[in-house]
Amino acid sequence: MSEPLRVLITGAAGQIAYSLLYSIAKGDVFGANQPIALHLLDIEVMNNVLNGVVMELQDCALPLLKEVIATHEYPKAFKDVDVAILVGAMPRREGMERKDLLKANVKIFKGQGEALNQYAKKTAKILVVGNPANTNCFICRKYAPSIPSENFTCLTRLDQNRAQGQIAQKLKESNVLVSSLDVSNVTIWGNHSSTQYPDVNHAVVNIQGKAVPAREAVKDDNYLDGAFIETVQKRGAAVIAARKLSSAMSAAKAICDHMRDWWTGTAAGQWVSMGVVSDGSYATETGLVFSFPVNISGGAWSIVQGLSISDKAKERIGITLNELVEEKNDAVAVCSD
Ligand SMILES: NC(=O)C1=CN([C@@H]2O[C@H](COP(=O)(O)OP(=O)(O)OC[C@H]3O[C@@H](n4cnc5c(N)ncnc54)[C@H](O)[C@@H]3O)[C@@H](O)[C@H]2O)C=CC1
Ligand SMILES: O=C([O-])CC(=O)C(=O)O
Repeated sequence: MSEPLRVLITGAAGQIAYSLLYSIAKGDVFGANQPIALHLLDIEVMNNVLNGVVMELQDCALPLLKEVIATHEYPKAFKDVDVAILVGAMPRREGMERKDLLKANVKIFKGQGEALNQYAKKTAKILVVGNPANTNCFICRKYAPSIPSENFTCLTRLDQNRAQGQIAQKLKESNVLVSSLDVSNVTIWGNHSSTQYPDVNHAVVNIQGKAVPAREAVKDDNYLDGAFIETVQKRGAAVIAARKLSSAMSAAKAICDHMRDWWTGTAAGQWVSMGVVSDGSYATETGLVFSFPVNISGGAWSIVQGLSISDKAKERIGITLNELVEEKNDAVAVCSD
C-alpha cells in the first residue's frame, strides 16, 4: 500500500464535515487502495465537539484511515497536506445572500491561504467550500503565491447536481424514467450564488442508451429558460427555509464528486463544472474564480473551449461575472484593512 494521502478538512466539527468524513475515510473519493491521514481543523472552542468526531471516526473501524490529527492550530493542520478541503466558515441564515457572509468569512481564507503557502505541499489540491466560495477561493489563492493557481478550485458541483436532478425530475412528469446520472454536460457558469447561470444548451440525456439533447428530451423551453434556472439558483435558500440550516448532506456528496473527478478524471465526452481561476475564456476576467465546464485528465483540468453561447446566455454570464468582480473588489478591500 502507498503512503497515506494527507487530507485536510476545515470546519471539521461542523455539519458538512459530519456528512463528509466517512466517505473520504472509507475510500469513496481517493480510491479503495489509498490510505488516508485526516487533518481535522476547527476553532479552539470546538475542541470537545471535534474530539467526539475523532472518537466516531475510530469507532467506524475503517481500514484505510491510518492517522487522524485534530487541532485548532494552523501549523499542525496544514503541514504537508496533499489535499485541502476548506469548509470551515459561517453559513448563511434565512434571508441572507451568500455574499452577505463576505466580511465574516473572507479573512479566514486570507489566513488559510497564508498557511497553505507556508506549510502545505506545493502540489496540494485545494477545494474551497465556505461561502462566498468563489471569492474566498480568490483570496486564498492570492495569499498562497507559491502554489500553482490551477490547484485552487471552488465548489459549484452542488449546483450541477441540482440541475441534473431537476431535469431528471421534470422528465419523470412525462414518464421518461431517467436518473440524475443520465443527464450530462449541464454547465454552471460563474458564481456559486443566485446569479449563477445553469446552462442546459449543451446538455444531453441518456434515454435507453440514446443520447438526446436536453431541450429535445424536455420539450419545454419556457421551463428550461425560466423555472429551471430559478430553482437551481435559489435551491440553497429553499433548503435553508425548510431546514433552518444550510445544505449539508448534498454539499458533502458534491465535495466527494468534485474531488473524485479531479483525482480520477472525467468520462470521455463529458464535462463537469468547477470554480477555477479564469484564463479569460468566454470573455471573463482573468484571475477571477469562475465556474466553467472542465474536462479532467491526469489530475489536471482544462476549460472546455469553443461552446456556442447565445446572446441570452452571454447576458446571463455577464451578470454573474459582474457580481464576482464586485465581490472580489470588496474582498480585497476587507483583506487590506
Ligand atoms: N459551496 C457550496 O456549494 C456550499 C457551501 N456551504 C458553506 O460551507 C460552510 C460550512 O457550512 P456548515 O458545515 O453547514 O457550517 P457549520 O456552522 O455547521 O460548520 C462550520 C464549522 O466551521 C468552523 N469554523 C469557523 N471558523 C473556522 C476557522 N477559521 N477555521 C476552521 N474552522 C472554522 C465552525 O466552528 C464550525 O464547526 C458555510 O460557509 C456554508 O455557507 C454550504 C453548502 C454548500
Ligand atoms: O445556500 C447556502 O447558503 C448554502 C449553499 O451554498 C448551498 O446550499 O448551495
